[in-house]
Parts: sequence; C-alpha cells; structure tokens
Amino acid sequence: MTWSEQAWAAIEPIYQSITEMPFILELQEGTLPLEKFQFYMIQDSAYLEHFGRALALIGARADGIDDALTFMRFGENAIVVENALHASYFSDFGISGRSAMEPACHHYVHYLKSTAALEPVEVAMAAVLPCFWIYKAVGDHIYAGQRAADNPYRRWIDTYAGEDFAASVQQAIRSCDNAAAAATEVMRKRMIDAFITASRLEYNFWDSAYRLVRW
Ligand SMILES: Cc1ncc(CN)c(N)n1
Repeated sequence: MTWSEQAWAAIEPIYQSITEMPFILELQEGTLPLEKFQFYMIQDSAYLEHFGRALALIGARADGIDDALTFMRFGENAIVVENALHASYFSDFGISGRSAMEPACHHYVHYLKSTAALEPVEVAMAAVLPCFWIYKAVGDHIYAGQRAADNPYRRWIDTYAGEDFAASVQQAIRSCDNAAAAATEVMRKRMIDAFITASRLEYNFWDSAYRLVRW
C-alpha cells in the first residue's frame, strides 16, 4: 500500500461525514442559503492567501528542486488564480471588501503556517494535501450527483471537479508519496497524523460556514 492509500483510508470516515454535511448537500442542490455561501467565500478568500504563503514556505524548505518548484507554483496558484475566482464570485454574490478571519479559518491557517515553518517538510507536505485531495473528491462527488440545471454554485463545483485542478492534486499526492518513500516509519506516521488533522479542519471549515460561527 502506498503512503497516500494509507492516508486516504485513515480519513475515509471524515470524508464520508463531509459528503453528508448540510453545507455540501445544499451546495449540490443549489439550495444553500446565500448568507452561508457568502460567509464561506469571505473566509475562503482569507484562507487562500495564507494557504499560498504556507505552500511557498514548503517550496522554500523542500529537499529537491522539483518539489521546490512544484510547491512554489502551488503557492502562486493559490493566491493568484483562486483569488481571481473569488474576486468574480464576490461581485456575483454581492460580497465586498475583506474581513477578519473567524475561528475555523484562523485555526486552520495557523495550523498550516506553523506546520510549514516548524515541522519536518514531509509532515508539512502531508498537512496541505487534504486542501487538494478532499476538494477534488468533494468536487467530483458533487458534480456526479448534481441535479439542478440552474445551480447558482455551478462555477464553484466546476472549478474543483475540473481537469486543471486534477493535475495539481495528482502532483501533490506524488510529492507526498515520494517523500514518504524516503522517510522513516515514525515520520510516515507523523505525516498521516498531519493529514488527519488537516482533514478535520476541512470539515470544521464547512461546518462553521454553515453555522455562521463567529468569535
Ligand atoms: C478551506 C479550503 N481548503 C481547500 C481549498 C482548495 N484549495 C479551499 N479553497 N479552501
């Protein structure tokens, strides 16, 4: 079993819970209240900036030049491309300006940045992997099950179910598998733990948006 197969098996129950969350079910149906999507988008815009910074830091700390380039590009992509998507969503969904991070976003961002700065780089790579892999799996899941022809959230769904994102996800999985193959058993276990923690924080992020959790 590869490290990534083991890691996914470890978060399978978390992933199942994510697919059953009201936020995801209502996004798929197109019935998610606008206020909850706006809350999510505003928080996600802040998240993406700091996610990008964490990725660039992992790139700077990566052992090989290929991983360095890969993660620096991921970092650039998170900030430039996804922020641009959010900018257009902001006008489509009547959101203006930026706002402070609420607890779930704050917790997730600071977990990723402290892991990227202070933990071994392979653990940091594993910590950012759910941000790729879970979004791809959820995007595909929603895409496959959607019925509403006029779903207002269609563009969000298409982004994460799309081919461009799929290529980045495969690359992120490969980097983790390569790092794990060269690591000790103890380090592989630490990588799995980081993957599980970040998956829980993905769950929290959607759950808090649905419940509009503020400080
Ligand atoms: C919270 C979160 N996690 C992951 C992704 C996908 N990059 C995102 N946009 N937002």
